[in-house]
Amino acid sequence: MTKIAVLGAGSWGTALANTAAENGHDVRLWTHNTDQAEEINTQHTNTKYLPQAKLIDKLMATSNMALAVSDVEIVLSVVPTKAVREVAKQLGEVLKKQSHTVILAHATKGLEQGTYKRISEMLAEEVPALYRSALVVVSGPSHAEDVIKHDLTAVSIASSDESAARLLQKVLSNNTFRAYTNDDLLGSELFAALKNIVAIGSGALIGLGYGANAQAALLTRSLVEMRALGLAMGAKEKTLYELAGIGDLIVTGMSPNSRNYRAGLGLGQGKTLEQVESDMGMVIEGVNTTKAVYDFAQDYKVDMPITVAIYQVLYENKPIREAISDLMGRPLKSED
Ligand SMILES: NC(=O)C1=CN([C@@H]2O[C@H](COP(=O)(O)OP(=O)(O)OC[C@H]3O[C@@H](n4cnc5c(N)ncnc54)[C@H](OP(=O)(O)O)[C@@H]3O)[C@@H](O)[C@H]2O)C=CC1
Ligand SMILES: O=C(CO)COP(=O)(O)O
Repeated sequence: MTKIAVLGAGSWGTALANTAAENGHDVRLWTHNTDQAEEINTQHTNTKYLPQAKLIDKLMATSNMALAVSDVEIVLSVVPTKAVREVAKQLGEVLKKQSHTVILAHATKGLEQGTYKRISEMLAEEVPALYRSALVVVSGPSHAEDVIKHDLTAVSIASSDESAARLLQKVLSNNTFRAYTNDDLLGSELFAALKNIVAIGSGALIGLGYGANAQAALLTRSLVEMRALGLAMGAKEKTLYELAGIGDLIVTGMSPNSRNYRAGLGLGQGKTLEQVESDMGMVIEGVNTTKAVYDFAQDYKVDMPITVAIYQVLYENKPIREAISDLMGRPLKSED
């Protein structure tokens, strides 16, 4: 039995914590909301984020971070990108007082606003090296809504520390949830962030009334952009064709369970970004990531016309049909 703290009781933190608890591990789910901790402990539900789900009775929630992480081997952070640094700071303070070392994992898919740092870079800055033995990322095609229903799911667990990745793999895997390890932390984090941008575009196509041809074209041509930026930034090419790459691109770009896809759908149906964001009530990571990647593409001199088009729709009020028409009207070229 492994002791693990999961930080963040949104849909994904709750689903991952529940999976580890179902697998027989000692799981403490930390939330900054005391009422939510009380609901999880007494009703075994998280109605705000997973309204239909019944959680396993022994899943313990707490709003006390020191209690959550005391004696744990693994801390798995699953808060949205905008909260990562703040939560990691709190974690760093707590670990300093407890003076013990943890495997520090995360399952967040984004880039920090302003600095454009990857999540593991923020974690490494806020949690002193003395208190973490390894950095690990959990990624891959995995909607919380499907995982909580025990729909079949495969994820990737990346780290340069193979034994740490293996421990996470063992803690999370079961008959319906299968984790694979890989050693490309940078690629796994970067592709996880990039696919959210594409999912917004994919939802928008459906919202506008386009079909599967259009979606397949978008996903495939986006893969070319992801490859170009990924290679420029140091990702391994093979990761693009694995669960953290194409796997996640497919599920997020095709599933109505995706928040990014649903945001795009709303935009395609004529809603404003503000309406879409306020209706969602959950994090839509791709909106901020689009801005980061738009800037990255210029810094790294990578041609990313689809990302630019989505940026123009989100940040420059360009009508979506005009953005599509401009994309389709570019000079003809070869695929690569
Ligand atoms: N949902 C999914 O299926 C998947 C999500 N992910 C990724 O996981 C990350 C989290 O997503 P998800 O669970 O969907 O997010 P949700 O929007 O469902 O939940 C976010 C959670 O984080 C909490 N939170 C927000 N700000 C803070 C803060 N400053 N301090 C502490 N807690 C905070 C929220 O609390 P409050 O209710 O108080 O706002 C809420 O519990 C994202 O990066 C997402 O891309 C990855 C794979 C699958
Ligand atoms: O990353 C995800 C599935 O793998 C979740 O994507 P959304 O945040 O778009 O729901």
